[in-house]
Amino acid sequence: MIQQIYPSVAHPYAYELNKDFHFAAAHSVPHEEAGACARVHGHTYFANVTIAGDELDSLGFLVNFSVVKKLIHDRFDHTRLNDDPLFDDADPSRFPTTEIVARTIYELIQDYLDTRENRPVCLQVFLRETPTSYVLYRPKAGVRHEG
Ligand SMILES: Nc1nc2c(c(=O)[nH]1)N=C([C@H](O)[C@H](O)COP(=O)(O)OP(=O)(O)OP(=O)(O)O)CN2
Ligand SMILES: [Zn+2]
Repeated sequence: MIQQIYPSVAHPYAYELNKDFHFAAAHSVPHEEAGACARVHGHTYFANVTIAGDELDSLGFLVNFSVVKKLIHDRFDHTRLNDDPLFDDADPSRFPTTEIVARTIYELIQDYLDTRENRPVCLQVFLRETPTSYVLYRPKAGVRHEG
């Protein structure tokens, strides 16, 4: 994670911020075709979040790095993701797969950014689940997430 170069996203903003963090969590993918992943198991997830904007706040921040980390780390670290009400074992669009966890991280962060006067935007979430598997989530251009 530390000092890793992530895929970059093109954008028109003056400032771009990236925050790396990790969290340990258990999960299962509750589907008979998920094989071993249907059993509860754990990962140390590594995330990189890309946030951009044109305006800084009164501290000269786009957004505080530590707030971005806490939003996700404090919610998911040392939890079983399936127990979080953001996920739902009865709804495949809300299973805690790498794709859906990445999208959920985006939604939590963008909901917070929407409360800030300088209105930064989350452009990309990189989420590594295993040493060989990761997902990039980028919101569709022009489609505003409804928090
Ligand atoms: N598209 C997805 N495929 C898989 C997911 C997922 O979230 N999205 N999840 C899993 C399992 O949960 C598993 O934790 C990760 O699988 P995998 O990368 O196969 O793990 P390995 O460490 O065994 O990978 P190797 O490269 O073969 O060592 C499965 N698929
Ligand atoms: Zn897994």
